[in-house]
Amino acid sequence: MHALLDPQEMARADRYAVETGVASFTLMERAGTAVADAVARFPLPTRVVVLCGPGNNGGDGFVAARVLAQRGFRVRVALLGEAARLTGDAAKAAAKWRGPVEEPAVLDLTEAGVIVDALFGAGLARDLDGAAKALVQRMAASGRPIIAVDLPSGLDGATGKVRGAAAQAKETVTFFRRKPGHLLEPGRRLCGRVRVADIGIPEAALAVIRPQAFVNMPDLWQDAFPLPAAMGHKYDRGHAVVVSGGPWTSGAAHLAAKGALRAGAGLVTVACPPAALPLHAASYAALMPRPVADAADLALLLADRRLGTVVLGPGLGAGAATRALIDAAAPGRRLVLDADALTSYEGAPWAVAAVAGRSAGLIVTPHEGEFARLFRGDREVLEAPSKLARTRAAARRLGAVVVLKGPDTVVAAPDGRAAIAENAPAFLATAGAGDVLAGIATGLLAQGMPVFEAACAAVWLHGAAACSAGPGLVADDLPEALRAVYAELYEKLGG
Ligand SMILES: NC(=O)C1=CN([C@@H]2O[C@H](COP(=O)(O)OP(=O)(O)OC[C@H]3O[C@@H](n4cnc5c(N)ncnc54)[C@H](OP(=O)(O)O)[C@@H]3O)[C@@H](O)[C@H]2O)[C@@H](O)CC1
Ligand SMILES: [K+]
Repeated sequence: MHALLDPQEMARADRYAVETGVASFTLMERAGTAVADAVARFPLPTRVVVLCGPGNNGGDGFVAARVLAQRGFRVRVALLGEAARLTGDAAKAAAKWRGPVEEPAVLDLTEAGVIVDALFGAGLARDLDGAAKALVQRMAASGRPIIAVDLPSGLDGATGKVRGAAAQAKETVTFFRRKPGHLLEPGRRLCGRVRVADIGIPEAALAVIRPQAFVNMPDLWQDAFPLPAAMGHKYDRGHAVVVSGGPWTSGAAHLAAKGALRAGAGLVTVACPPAALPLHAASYAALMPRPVADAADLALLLADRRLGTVVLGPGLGAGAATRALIDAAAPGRRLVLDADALTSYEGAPWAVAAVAGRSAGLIVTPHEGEFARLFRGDREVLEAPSKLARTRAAARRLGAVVVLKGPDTVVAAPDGRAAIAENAPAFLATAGAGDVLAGIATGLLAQGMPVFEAACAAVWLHGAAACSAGPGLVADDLPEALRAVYAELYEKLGG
């Protein structure tokens, strides 16, 4: 699994390495050498400028400068702050640099072939201001390619947010494992290409740290992924119900239903107002439309306990009628709530928590707007320091798995596990795509996949389907594109 380490966890990994016999200066030597390697791979890095900061990030910069000079590069080094104030490994690295250490102000950064940004990394403790901010802004304005050490300086590794200023890097070299800030926007864009260098921290450090945040990749959930059994029956693959709005908004439920079917649900029933029956009947022949005029009708339909998974929200309309449908569906069932279902609980997350409590497992899939509406007035959730922290706080508050959508979709469980997606192409932001995502999650839940894993898998599959469909994508393409993604996944997982 691809763990993500926040700065405290990374510091723990560092300590673990030292406790198990790796000298801390050796870690710095390897980190700086990995940065030098990245510079050397760059096309024609004739003149290298290394900008060093006052801590160990700067220490890595001094090592990189020395290694590059030894390899014949022309290197100039500038230090933000006074050399006399460097301490520990950074002071040692600076002492081993034999060339001049210049004032940043004297360097014309526009003449650099490559700039190594070694000003601040994991130790960024507050917003940049004064000389530090001005230097980062000069670096950004130089237009020269930048290789960032650990993180673009000014980018917060835990949150992905810019503190004061940060310069767009072409490449970022980080160590041991990526940090949340490498995946969360705007951090992801600012980092450019991210390389992870092995600096000799033992993998066993992860067993001690027990990280709870991961990159959303198949290795996170593939063990729980429901591969079809050779002798399987459609009833083994679950029966999902999609609750639809009336004829004019039935398209959203239709997309969710297709997503659920393509995701592998054995049967999918569309519960819809009678007027929408012909529309659903005329779509996929595999869908089973059933007339459901209100919550009482839905309760009757769901009296058949095999209909164990229900998605509500797409095209339903927000308000009391939708809340009544959710109340009818919730007891003992696995639920996905999206779109209008969430807006029906504006400012009342406790009511969603109550639904979660009655259900056998709940996934909610808000985008940022729906999230802000649902948690209106809940400062602890809305003002948590990062998208990762907000999603985790929301999951705790609701007692449900929360999927906070966007280019960097975060999935979080109430127990703190979280995953950040990195496979969504920009063109996935299109009308109806969210309905398909809710449907895929429903299809996976119907097959008995555990709730957190189902949500993570749905997000990854959705992104992979979009990549497979390619630019020009409309939401209708996504369920179809899932076939190619499944073919590859089954092949990989031996299905
Ligand atoms: N962990 C590991 O395994 C390994 C880590 N390694 C490397 O160490 C880096 C972390 O080093 P680090 O902890 O020394 O922090 P770093 O980023 O250099 O910054 C601290 C300095 O900046 C200052 N400062 C902070 N904010 C500021 C602001 N807004 N404006 C102005 N100043 C500010 C702060 O000053 P203070 O807050 O004390 O006043 C302090 O002087 C990590 O990113 C990686 O590159 C590798 O060597 C390999 C192994
Ligand atoms: K940096």
